[in-house]
Amino acid sequence: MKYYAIIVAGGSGNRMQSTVAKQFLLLDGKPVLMHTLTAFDQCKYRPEILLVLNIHQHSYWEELCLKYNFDIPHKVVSGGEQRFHSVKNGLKIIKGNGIVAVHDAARPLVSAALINRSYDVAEEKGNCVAGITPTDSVRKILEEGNESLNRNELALIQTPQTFQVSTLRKAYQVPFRNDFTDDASVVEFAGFKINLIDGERENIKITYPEDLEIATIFIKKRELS
Ligand SMILES: Nc1ccn([C@@H]2O[C@H](COP(=O)(O)OP(=O)(O)OP(=O)(O)O)[C@@H](O)[C@H]2O)c(=O)n1
Ligand SMILES: C[C@](O)(CO)[C@H](O)COP(=O)(O)O
Repeated sequence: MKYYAIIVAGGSGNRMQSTVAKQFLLLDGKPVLMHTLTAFDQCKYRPEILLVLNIHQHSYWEELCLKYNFDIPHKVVSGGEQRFHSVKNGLKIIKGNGIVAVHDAARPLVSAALINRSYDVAEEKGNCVAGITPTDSVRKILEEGNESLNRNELALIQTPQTFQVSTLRKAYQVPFRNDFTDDASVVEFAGFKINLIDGERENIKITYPEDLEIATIFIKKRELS
């Protein structure tokens, strides 16, 4: 079986409000993106890594790789307008079949254990998506007012989201829709049932400036353990 990882790093990180895109910001002394690629390189499946980057950032990434002596093998692919298009561009590079994990570059704290589990379950069941139970109470906003939801019936979805290549390829043939917020929503729209696996509370998506501070605390904690 052949294993792939599409690492999507083609976003501009508007919510981070930083002049440098968040995937290049330093986390514990090296760019966020290098932590993410290292996690995939350290998993037992040693997937072929396809890194999706905005075309205007390819040469900057090359400079960073030289500066940080980063030598994990990977192919750089051009990003698209939305995350959907970036995943699609990564997928185009995969010619045969196999298992493909799609992962946000902005989730650098994913563990090798979670990555391994996602490949295991996707190989057995066709797909799987990492999720965690909300710890806050949740309310649905209605046209008039709002109402509480049972949080035990909800999951907060993370990446990796891992699929048979043929499934993901088929699903990504549809035109983009605004309600495609992740790969699971695209695959579900194509008629497939999605399998959930337990995600990790530390597998945060770096979105706002404080997330980088939280990620730094988690990394320091790992270094001490
Ligand atoms: N056109 C895009 C948009 C997003 N992404 C990637 O998808 C992941 C999740 O997206 P998000 O956290 O929303 O990143 P940004 O789009 O960069 O952030 P923002 O929405 O704040 O601008 C990130 O790793 C991001 O780089 C991508 O590859 N291509
Ligand atoms: C893919 C994702 O990380 C799953 O939680 C999420 O949907 C990305 O959303 P964003 O608005 O593009 O950050």
